[in-house]
Amino acid sequence: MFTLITAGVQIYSDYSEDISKVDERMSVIETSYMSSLSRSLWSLDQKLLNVQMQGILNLPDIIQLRLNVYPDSEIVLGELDSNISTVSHTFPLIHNSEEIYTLGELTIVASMEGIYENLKRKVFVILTTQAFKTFFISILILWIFQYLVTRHLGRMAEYAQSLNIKHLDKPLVLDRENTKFNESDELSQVTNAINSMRLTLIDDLQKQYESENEIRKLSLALEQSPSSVLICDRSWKIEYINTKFSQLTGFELNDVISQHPRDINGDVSTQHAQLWDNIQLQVERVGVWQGEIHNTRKGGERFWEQSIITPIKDNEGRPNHYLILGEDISIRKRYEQQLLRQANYDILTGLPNRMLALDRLKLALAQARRDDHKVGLMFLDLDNFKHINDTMGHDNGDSLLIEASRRISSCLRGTSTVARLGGDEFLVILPSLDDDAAAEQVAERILQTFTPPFILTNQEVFISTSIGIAIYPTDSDTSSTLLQHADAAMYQAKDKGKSSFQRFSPEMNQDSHERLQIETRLRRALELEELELYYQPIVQASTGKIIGAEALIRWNNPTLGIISPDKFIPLAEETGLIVPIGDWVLNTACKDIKHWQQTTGMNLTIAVNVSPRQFRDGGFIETVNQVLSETQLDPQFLELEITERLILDKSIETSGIFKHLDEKGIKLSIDDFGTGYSALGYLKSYPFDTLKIDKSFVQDVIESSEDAALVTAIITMAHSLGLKVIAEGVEEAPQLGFLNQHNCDYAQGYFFSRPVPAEDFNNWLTKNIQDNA
Ligand SMILES: Nc1nc2c(ncn2[C@@H]2O[C@@H]3COP(=O)(O)O[C@H]4[C@@H](O)[C@H](n5cnc6c(=O)[nH]c(N)nc65)O[C@@H]4COP(=O)(O)O[C@H]3[C@H]2O)c(=O)[nH]1
Repeated sequence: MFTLITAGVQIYSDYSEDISKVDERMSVIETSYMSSLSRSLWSLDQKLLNVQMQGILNLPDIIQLRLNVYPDSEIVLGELDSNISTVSHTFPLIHNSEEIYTLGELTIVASMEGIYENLKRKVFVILTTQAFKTFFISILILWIFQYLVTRHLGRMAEYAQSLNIKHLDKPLVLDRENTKFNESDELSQVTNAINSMRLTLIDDLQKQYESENEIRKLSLALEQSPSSVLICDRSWKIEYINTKFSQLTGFELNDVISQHPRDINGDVSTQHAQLWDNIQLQVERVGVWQGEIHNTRKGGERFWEQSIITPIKDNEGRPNHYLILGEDISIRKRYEQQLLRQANYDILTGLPNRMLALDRLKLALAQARRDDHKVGLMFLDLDNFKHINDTMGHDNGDSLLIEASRRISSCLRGTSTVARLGGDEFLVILPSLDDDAAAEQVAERILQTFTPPFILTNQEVFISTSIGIAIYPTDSDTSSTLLQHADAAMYQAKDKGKSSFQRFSPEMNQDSHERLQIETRLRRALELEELELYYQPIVQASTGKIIGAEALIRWNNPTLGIISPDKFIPLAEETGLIVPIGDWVLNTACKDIKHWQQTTGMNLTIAVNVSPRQFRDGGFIETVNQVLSETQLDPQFLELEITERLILDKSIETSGIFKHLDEKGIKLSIDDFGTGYSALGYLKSYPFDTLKIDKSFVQDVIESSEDAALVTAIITMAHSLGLKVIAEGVEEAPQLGFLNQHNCDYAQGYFFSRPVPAEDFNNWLTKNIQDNA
């Protein structure tokens, strides 16, 4: 367009120039020819006029001359074609002498055809050249544009089209050199913009990927959470439940969607509604609620759930959802209840245990204080229970305890409590007592219920109980002191011959205090070297000649004085202290007898008492072997005295131990024979060497024909089984005479010597040897 305008302007300018040339020519004619023509006309020189006019007509573009001579002649030269465009100029012909005469006028007609032809030609040339020029320039421009811009734009378009999230790794690179100029041009700017858009996209995608991953992870965590998850909207309508919730409750999302969590278990009680009101209130005010909810599964089964309920807040901190996490704690709850039961009840008898008993006692005391009543407290201990337990086994012991607790309970009113404190100890609480006598009546009833025998493995066993009674507020107003007092009274009842009850009296405190003191001090007796062995000689009944000695322990406590084994051995057995004490006894006795063997040259035997508890201790055989090897005592001179209790105790694997001891050559004697069940069968089954008749029989052997018959029978039976017999507790000559008469092998008792310290025994030994020399 620009080219056409410039070409038009150019053509117009040329055209104007051609027109002005015609005008110029007319002017030239006017100036050059008009005066000569006027003269020729004035002079009427036709010829010259013609020459002159012909001369004008020959001028370019002039095609006709019309000379109008005044007044009425006209000379016309040249043809005029009506089809062509012309331009004419008329000049007056004036003769200028003294006067001015207008002779005529000359009209010169010039053809415009030349101008137009020229114009056409120029237009054609200009347009053609301009067209070519424009075409080539356009081609050039196009090529340049294509090379510099379009192909890059194409590349950009292609890149943009192929740009998707899977192909973001390659940046857009244009196929051109990186010149300084290029770096800052628009293409570079667009390329950079696309590449930075690519990077932003990659970054955004990465972030999106990460946040998707995060969301996926969280959603999986929620879905697979071991806790049940429930999400409610802001009006507590359920929107989401996880798998665990379905597993736990049996409800699917469709069952509970849009429901309030309160309503899903179908509990319409006001208590349940109240609970949820409180939960909502607390969650909205405090931001969290946790606690236990007793829920119902779809099938109707109840279960305990530990729940945590919190709001899920939006960015402005407004709660727009609620999260309910739950965990089935039914097993824990059951376990807790079981533990609670175990913590409060005795498993064997189902009675309240010490803890619950003390609680109940405190409660009873508080009530009695309010109502100005009395409370009776009884401490019961079964007599000889330990013996039954050891001899008849723990199963029988357990049955006995169960039956005993049943019998005690049967003597009580509903408000009273009977509790098992442990072992064979029971506690009875009699709340709201009117007078002291009422407690004694109950004690009497209990004693009576123990009269019928207990049947243990088809065997009738008679067992009694000793009861100590303390009364609130007479004896004390605190639970702990009352207990101590009842305990002390119980010990008193036991001391007074068992199967009885005793009311507490202030003097008793002393006894129970003593027991505690003994226990504490016994624990340190070994290390303080307060224990000592006494020896009592065992002699040949017929000659009185010593054959050995029995080691009997004594405890010399600087504060308590000499304490007899009857007082502290049961305690040592209860506490397990008998094991280290027994080891010490065995070691000391073997060492001493070895010494006396060496000094006298006699084959003296040492008899050592062994408690069942020592047998139960896994290391007993090892201890015996070690002692023998350390003291170098020949095993045949060691005699272990065991009681019937041990043999009848099914909980100890005795036969293997006996076999080992027997194989080693160690002697075994059965102690206190006749006091237990005297099941003769075991005498045959075990490798006993000696039988010791209990002193209670020996002592009455002269006065009591029954005991005499019993002693005679025991000696005969023992001999028939190949056992030697030792009679214990021989105090008088007639007793020895009786024993000799019935061929008793050995004797032991005050008649010969009391148990004496090692040094005294040594003296006695020297004297005995001399006497029998
Ligand atoms: N009335 C009277 N008593 C006599 C006579 N001769 C001996 N005694 C006593 O009778 C008891 C005999 O011992 P045990 O039956 O084995 O009975 C022993 C024994 O079962 C146990 N014991 C003693 N020392 C030990 C020991 O080292 N270990 C174990 N486990 N128990 C021991 O303590 C019980 C009592 O021992 P001790 O008080 O020393 O009492 C001893 C002894 O002093 C007598 O003529 N008349």
